[in-house]
Amino acid sequence: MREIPRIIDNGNIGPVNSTLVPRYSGESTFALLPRLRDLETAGRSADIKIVGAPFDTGVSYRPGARFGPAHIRQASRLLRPYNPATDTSPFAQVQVADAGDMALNPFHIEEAIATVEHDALELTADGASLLTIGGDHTIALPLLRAASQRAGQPVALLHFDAHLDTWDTYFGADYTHGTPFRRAAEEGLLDPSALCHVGTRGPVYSKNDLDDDARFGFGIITSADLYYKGVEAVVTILRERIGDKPVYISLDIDVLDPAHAPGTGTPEAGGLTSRELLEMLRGLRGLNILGADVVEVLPSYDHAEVTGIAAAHACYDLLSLMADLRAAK
Ligand SMILES: N=C(N)NCCCC(=O)O
Ligand SMILES: [Zn+2]
Ligand SMILES: [Zn+2]
Repeated sequence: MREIPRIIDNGNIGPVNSTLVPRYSGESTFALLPRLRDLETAGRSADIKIVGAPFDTGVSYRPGARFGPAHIRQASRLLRPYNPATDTSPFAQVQVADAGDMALNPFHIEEAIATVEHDALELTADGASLLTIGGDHTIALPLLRAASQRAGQPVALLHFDAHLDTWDTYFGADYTHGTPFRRAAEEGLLDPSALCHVGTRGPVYSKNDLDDDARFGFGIITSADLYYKGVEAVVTILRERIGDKPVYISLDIDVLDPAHAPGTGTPEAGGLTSRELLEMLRGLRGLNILGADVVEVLPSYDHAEVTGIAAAHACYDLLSLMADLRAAK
């Protein structure tokens, strides 16, 4: 068979050229980007790596996020190399590659968490930036451990989610998808002066949940705040809060309204549109982004790839921010 033609721009090996090869055929890597393994075999490395974390042992309601990485990759086949919203070509600015999936033990949460931390550190040992596609939100804890270790300091956090995820325990378990940011705060991974949830909504267990959350230092822009203030005003607030601190972005796809992301584990009514989310992400240009994740995508509850497409586009705009930052350095 003939060699698959890729787009090579600015010396970087990009996606399969989908004007020459049907984009629905062949291996499913994120945005049809090259595999990290193949780049490394050719003696090259990547500036930004995308890795899957297929894991959903930490969920409290619908299971299925273990199939999220494959679904996001499949939905990302239609992405194109130039991003008009930011006037950037992320896959030409820097080398981006798909590192495949971590091998996470579904029967042992602590072991899976340790593997995520280990693999994230290994993938970033050469200075690369990491975008992780989940997987349930449990994985944000080891990803934050790795990010703050790399940064050598507690990190700022922008957390897009319907939920706080600063709850304490479920069934006595410390490590679940509802508890990663409480554990991260307890472990000293977070800079309490630069933390914000965005898109929060829906009932919680008690008013105390909000008091605990504020005690860890989190600010909250609820979904209703965004509706009343608008994207631009919210972006200004977020930029002021984060400043130039190294920031990790954790994006639970349930931040979107179930109309925009039905395929998720703990859906809540009254959420963001995908347009609002993408516009907010674009407003974060220039922030010192250490790494990011997009989690909680469940193909079994998705329809017509609605959630997969939203997640793939959120990943694309996160990659655009990360690539632009690295290219400017
Ligand atoms: N991280 C996500 N998606 N959800 C957390 C919800 C935890 C709960 O069942 O209360
Ligand atoms: Zn959530
Ligand atoms: Zn979450």
